[in-house]
Amino acid sequence: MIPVEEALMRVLGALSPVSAETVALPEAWGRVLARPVAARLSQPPADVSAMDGYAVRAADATEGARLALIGAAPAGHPFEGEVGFGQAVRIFTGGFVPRGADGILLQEDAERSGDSVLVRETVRAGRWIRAAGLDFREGESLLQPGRALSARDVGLAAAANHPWLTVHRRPTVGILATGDEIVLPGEPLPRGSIVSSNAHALAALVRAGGGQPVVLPVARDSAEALADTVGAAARCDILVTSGGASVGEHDLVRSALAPHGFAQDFWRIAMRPGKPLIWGRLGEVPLLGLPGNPVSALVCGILFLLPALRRLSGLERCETPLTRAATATALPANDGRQDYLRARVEQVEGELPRVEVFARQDSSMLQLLAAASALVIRAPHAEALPAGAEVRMIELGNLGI
Ligand SMILES: Nc1nc2c(c(=O)[nH]1)N[C@H]1C(S)=C(S)[C@@H](COP(=O)(O)OP(=O)(O)OC[C@H]3O[C@@H](n4cnc5c(N)ncnc54)[C@H](O)[C@@H]3O)O[C@H]1N2
Ligand code: MOO
Repeated sequence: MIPVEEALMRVLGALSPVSAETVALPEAWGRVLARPVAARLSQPPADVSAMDGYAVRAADATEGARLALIGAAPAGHPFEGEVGFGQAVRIFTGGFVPRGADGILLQEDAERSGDSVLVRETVRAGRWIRAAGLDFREGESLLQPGRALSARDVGLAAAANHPWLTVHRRPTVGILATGDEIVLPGEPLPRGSIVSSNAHALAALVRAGGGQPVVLPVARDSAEALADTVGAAARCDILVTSGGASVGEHDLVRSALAPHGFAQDFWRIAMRPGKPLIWGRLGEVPLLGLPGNPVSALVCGILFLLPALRRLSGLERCETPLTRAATATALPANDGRQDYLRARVEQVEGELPRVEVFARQDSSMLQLLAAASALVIRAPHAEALPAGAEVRMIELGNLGI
């Protein structure tokens, strides 16, 4: 059994980002940028007014002065003349500052009568003017590859005049549930069968991780059935199986796929739940074999499939963020497997969040997993902890799952 950290390194080390495609800006949110975005123009393109008022020469616009109004510069309609001595041009927020002007007299600080304006408050040079290129300059590098595009990034790319962006494809993830007892939700349920929750839960997890799930038909517990179904996965970026990972003679994934080009990298890791995890390659396709127990499948999905998706998507950072909390109950000493304990987090003002580990941790209990908001991590051979001690955890809400 290898440690979790080594297993994750081997998974990530075997993967590289999928190819790129070009998408229209409205489709770009959440996608991972594959090429840098540089400004195609300067923003603002010229000196503009930050306020509604009058563009003036600061030297003339002292309190009590009266200026002659010679025109207007609303946003989108620049005034093409020049502001001379004793003159002013009506201007609105976003309007280009006309030549000759070097300050803005606020509307609130001016009194207009006909074609003249009385200055009520002395104007400082440069006041209320946004200089050309204040936000960014043409050619300036704005966004680097490897980041998932936020709404703010999309706004920045739009302002920089990019109607299209080059992003990585969403990785395609084949999901294959195996087992004679497995039927899909809604199908007839012969005695001895159980409904496959894993395929759907994993498909949702793949979506949350930015991938495109392809749920394959359930493979029966026979070498032929498994090999047949798996052929359909040849064009996926990664194939994920659930079930058939353990030691029983019906646990077929490794043995049935070996004659079809499966090369195993590792099998079994020192964690709970999820010991019988499989990692390898089926021909060209990376294969992650998850254990059948529903909680084990999902916990391994969180620990290995989400980081794998991040790597395939081209994200720069692949690791799952850990946070700290204080355990609400005493925790026993651990054995040699790293534990991921289902738990509920409660925020406490001014202190570490409080986390309550559920008393029952059976790896078949989906209801408890759904009720959990964190997985508390217990390292191999960790010592017993009293209530109140600090622990590390994965907060499930942070992962969008
Ligand atoms: N003698 C041993 N037995 C087991 C060991 C072991 O080391 N020695 N490991 C146990 C552990 S830990 C786990 S986890 C399970 C994993 O076994 P498999 O990956 O081979 O899974 P199955 O045997 O196919 O199924 C286990 C369990 O999960 C249910 N299941 C399977 N697929 C689905 C699905 N798509 N949706 C919902 N539930 C599913 C299945 O009905 C079984 O109840 O092995 C232990 N045994
Ligand atoms: O991996 Mo098993 O997960 O301990 O039920």
